[in-house]
Amino acid sequence: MSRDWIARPGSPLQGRVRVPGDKSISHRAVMLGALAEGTTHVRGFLEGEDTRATAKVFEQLGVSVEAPSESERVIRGVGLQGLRGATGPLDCGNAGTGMRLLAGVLAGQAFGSTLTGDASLSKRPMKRVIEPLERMGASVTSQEGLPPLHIAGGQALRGIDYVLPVASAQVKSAVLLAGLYADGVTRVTEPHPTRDYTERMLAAFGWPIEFRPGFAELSGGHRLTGTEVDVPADFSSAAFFLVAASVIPGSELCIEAVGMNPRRTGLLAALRAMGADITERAAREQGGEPVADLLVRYAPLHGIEVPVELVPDMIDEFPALFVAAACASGRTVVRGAAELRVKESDRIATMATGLRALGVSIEETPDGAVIEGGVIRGGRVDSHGDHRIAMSLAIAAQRASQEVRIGDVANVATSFPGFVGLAQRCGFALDHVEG
Ligand SMILES: O=C(O)C1=C[C@@H](OP(=O)(O)O)[C@@H](O)[C@H](O)C1
Ligand SMILES: C=C(OP(=O)(O)O)C(=O)O
Repeated sequence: MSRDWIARPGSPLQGRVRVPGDKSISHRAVMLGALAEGTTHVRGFLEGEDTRATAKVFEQLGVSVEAPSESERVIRGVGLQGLRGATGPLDCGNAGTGMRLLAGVLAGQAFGSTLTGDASLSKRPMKRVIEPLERMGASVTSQEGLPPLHIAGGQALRGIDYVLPVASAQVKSAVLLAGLYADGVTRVTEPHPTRDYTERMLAAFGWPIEFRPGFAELSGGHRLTGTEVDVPADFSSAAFFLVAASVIPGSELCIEAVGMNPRRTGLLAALRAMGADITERAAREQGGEPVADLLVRYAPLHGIEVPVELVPDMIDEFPALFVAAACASGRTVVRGAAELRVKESDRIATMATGLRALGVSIEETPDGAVIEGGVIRGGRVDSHGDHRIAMSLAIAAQRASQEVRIGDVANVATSFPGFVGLAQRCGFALDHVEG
C-alpha cells in the first residue's frame, strides 16, 4: 500500500456516490452487541481500521464477532458480566473513540485490562475520561494522562452527576457506559449537545435511559438485549464530497443515504451560509436515524464567521471547511474550536501548514484560524498521518493550478477505505504513488 497521493486539478464531479458506514455508530454497535444478551446483526458496518480494531478488542475479550460478508457483523453477545480478561494489551489502533469508550466499559469489569494505541493515539489526552471514571470508583493509571491505560478490575462503581468540562461525545459515552455497571444513577450534562448515538443505541438495546440534547441519565442494574443495527453512511465521509462538489466548477453530485443526525450536520449549515447549493432529497429514516440523499451543485462560496454554536456539530469537518474557505471569496473566521488541536493531529496546525504550502493565506489562532480565500497552487504537503487532513488536502488539490503531492496518507483507511476509487469515479484526479 503506497503512502503518498498525487493529485491534479480535477474535472467537474458528476454522478452518484455512496460513502461507507458511520464510524461512531459502528464502534458502538460492536460494543453494545458484545455486552448484550443474544445476537446483534450489524449491517453497513464501517470496514475501517478504527472500527475493526474495536471488533478485535472484543474478540480478545471472548466475544464472537463474525463477518458473513463485507460491512456485515454478527456479534454473539455475552451479557454485561460475560467478558473475559485478555492475556495481552488491547490495541485500539488510531481510534480515540475506541479507547475512550472502552475505558468506560472496562472500568466495570472484574478483570484488569491495558489499552494501547498507535503513535498518534498515544499522544491524545485521556485525563478527560480518567477523571470522571475515577470519581465513579474506577482505578486507571496512565502515562501522565496519556495512553497506555491500565484499568484495574474488581472496582465497585457508583453513579455520578457529571458536568462535562468539554463538549465531548466520547467522554459522555465513557461515563454512561461505566454507568451500566454502577450502583445508582449516572447523569451527564454537556456544555453544548454532542452526538447522542450512545444514548440512542442504549435505548434500542432496551436499557432504560432518559436523554435530551445536552443531558443523559441512566442507572445500573438492567440488561441489554441484542438487536439489529442498520448503520447509515457517515456524514463526516460525505463531507469531503460536499465540499469538493461545492468548489469544483461544473460539479453536480448526489451523495446517497447520508446520516443526517442534527448533531453531525453543522458543516451543512456552514456551507449553506457560505453560499453552497446543497439540496436534501428523499429524507427518510434508517435504523432509527434520519438519512437523506444530498444533491450538491457547484456554487461560488464567500467567507463567513463560523457560528461558535455549530462547532461541536461539525467537529470532524473543520479540515474540509478550511478547504472550502480557501476556495471562497473573502475571509473565513473559525473560533471556539481548540479541540481540533487534540485530534489525530493538531488539525489547526496541520491544515495551516498544508494550505500555506499551497499558497493560501491562513493565520492560526489558539482556538481556530483566519483563512483568506484565493488561488491555490501546486506543491508538496503532508497529512501528518491524519486521515481527515489527507482527504481535505486532496480536495484542495482539485482546485490547484498544478500538481499536489500529499504524503503519509495510509491512515485514510482508518475511516474511509476506498476513498481514492470512489473519488476517481466521480471525477477526482487522484492516484497512489510509491511513497
Ligand atoms: O463519540 C464519537 O464517536 C466521536 C466524538 C468526537 O470526539 P470528541 O468526543 O473528542 O469530541 C469526534 O471527533 C470523533 O470523531 C467521534
Ligand atoms: C477524531 C476522530 O476520531 P477518533 O477521535 O475516534 O480518533 C476523527 O475521526 O476525526
